[in-house]
Amino acid sequence: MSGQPKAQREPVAVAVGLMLRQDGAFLMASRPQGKPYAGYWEFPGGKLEAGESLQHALAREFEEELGVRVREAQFWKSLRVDYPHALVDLQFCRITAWDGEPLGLEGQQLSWQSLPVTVGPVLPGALPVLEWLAEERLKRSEPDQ
Ligand SMILES: Nc1nc2c([nH]c(=O)n2[C@@H]2O[C@H](COP(=O)(O)OP(=O)(O)OP(=O)(O)O)[C@@H](O)[C@H]2O)c(=O)[nH]1
Repeated sequence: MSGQPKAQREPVAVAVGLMLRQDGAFLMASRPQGKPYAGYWEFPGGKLEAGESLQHALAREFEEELGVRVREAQFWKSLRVDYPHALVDLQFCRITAWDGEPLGLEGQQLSWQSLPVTVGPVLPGALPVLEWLAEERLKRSEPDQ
């Protein structure tokens, strides 16, 4: 294993975006070759640079990876995941308005998905998002008290 010993690792903040279409579909991407977990499916995003805000990192990653300009994004939930290669603090945002059609500019595959997803394998740090989306869908379908 490379990198720092597990006990001494500082968490790395990661901005992750769920592009949500009006029909409920959300965008998933495959991790490009050469990265840990290459070929696994995740939500687009990447690490914050030193001193960078979450909103800025999200906008930068979406421009770089997808050629999309984020117009409206709201922080949703965070999740810490302890991988052998890194300790990450994932900051998930919901993206509800953007300019442009997403393109796989880093060689990644893209797919608009709905539940249950038909792509796989899904990255361990992206799986809880599918559960959160399923919980939300359940809440919406329950009648008001
Ligand atoms: N983008 C993204 N990363 C995730 C998700 N879930 C999850 O555990 N991660 C982890 O968060 C980290 C993101 O790093 P990355 O390698 O994609 O970021 P980056 O584009 O800045 O990479 P770079 O270091 O090659 O420039 C990885 O350790 C990845 O495994 C997810 O849903 N989306």
